[in-house]
Parts: sequence; structure tokens; C-alpha cells
Amino acid sequence: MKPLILTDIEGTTSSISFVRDVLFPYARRALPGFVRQHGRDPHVRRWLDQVATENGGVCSDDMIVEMLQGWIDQDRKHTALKALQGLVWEAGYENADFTAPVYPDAAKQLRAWHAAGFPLAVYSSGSVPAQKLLFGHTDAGDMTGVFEGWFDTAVGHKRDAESYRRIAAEVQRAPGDIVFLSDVVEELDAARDAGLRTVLVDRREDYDTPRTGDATNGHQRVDSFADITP
Ligand SMILES: CSCCC(=O)C(=O)COP(=O)(O)O
Ligand SMILES: [Mg+2]
Repeated sequence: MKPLILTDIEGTTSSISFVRDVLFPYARRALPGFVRQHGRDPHVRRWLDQVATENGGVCSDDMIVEMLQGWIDQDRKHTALKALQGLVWEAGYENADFTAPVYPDAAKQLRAWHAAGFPLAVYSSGSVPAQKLLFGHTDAGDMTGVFEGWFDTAVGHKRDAESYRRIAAEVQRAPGDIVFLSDVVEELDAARDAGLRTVLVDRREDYDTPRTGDATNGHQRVDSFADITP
């Protein structure tokens, strides 16, 4: 049986700078108007109320927006923030304010693996709708069709081994039949603790200094998807 390839997005299939310099500032700018316009829609309200509840309960929408903007600045991987960011980015993609860059080696290899029958899935802190938007609007076209599974922090955080056990259970695979690709060693450590195979994707565009020797913490390291043999 071919292993399932599970990939991270930011720093792995797409540049960190696209997420930090395009997506996050777009969400930061658009949030106040988005909350004014959609704050009463139940699928938006539930996330705003969750933020308010976690901060003592009584918060105006302006306060909630300020809190969320602070979390964007801190790169918090909070499920409510990630869900709201996804909803805000929807307009950005649909108005063609931006497309999502996917590294050419990643786009090519993901398509080749899919064509060769390797099952592919995504695991990112970005919400599943945000993941589908990103892969639906890449500079290499719509890539959503190559993936059969999508996972976000609803299964747990990426530095927690339990999240990878849940993913293995959901895709009905032994952990050893899954290869996880990421740029973050702590995420790979958690995946390895759960029994997954791991590959550190170490891109010069995202990291000045190669992670070699002890810095890989024993994970296989590649510069490009072309060097991965699943
Ligand atoms: C799904 S696109 C936006 C990416 C994002 O919000 C994020 O936090 C990136 O996290 P990742 O787990 O892909 O490194
Ligand atoms: Mg990453």
C-alpha cells in the first residue's frame, strides 16, 4: 500500500512570507469592516463570542477585533482566529486581490504523487476552509483535487502527538503508513512521537541557515519536494 503523504502549508508548500506579509496583513486590515458587516451572521458570531468568552465575557465587537488583531501580530494559532481569517481571505481570493504561491517543486511533486496513486492530505493551523481557498487559488491553478483529506486545529495542535494519532485514526491508516512533511522541527517531533514517518522541508527562501546535524533532531531533511521518496 502506498503511504499517505500529509503536508503542512506555511514554509513547506508555500512561503512563510506569503502568509506573514500578504495573508495576515490582509486579515488585519479587513477584520473591522468584516465584523461590522457580518458580525450578526451565526457562523461569524460563534467565533466572536468564543473570543469574548475566553476574555471574561463582556466585550464590544471593537474590543474583540483589537484582540484578534493582536493575536495576528503574535501569530497565535487560535481556532477562532483561524476560522475568522479564513472567512476574511475568501473575499481576497474571490476579488483576485492575491493568488497563493505554491513552490514549483511542491506543485509539481504533489501532482505527480497524486497521479501515481499516493493519497495526499493537508494538516495546517489555517482552517480547513482557508486551506481549500489557498489550494483553490494557487499560481499553479486549482490544486484542491489532489488532496483527499484536510485537517486543522480541530484535531488538535500541531506540536501535540495526539493530533497525529487522531489524523491516523481518521484516515484509517497505521501511523507508520503516513509521511508528514513540515518546516517546523517541533511539529515533526510530535508526529514522530505518534509513529509517523517525517521529513523536514528546509527551504532557503524561508530559513537563512540550513538546519543540519543536531538542528534536524534526527528527521530526514530535504531542500525540495523533488528529493522526497515516500
Ligand atoms: C491555510 S492558509 C493560512 C496559513 C495559516 O494561517 C497558518 O497559521 C499557517 O500555519 P501552518 O500550520 O500551515 O504552518
Ligand atoms: Mg509550517
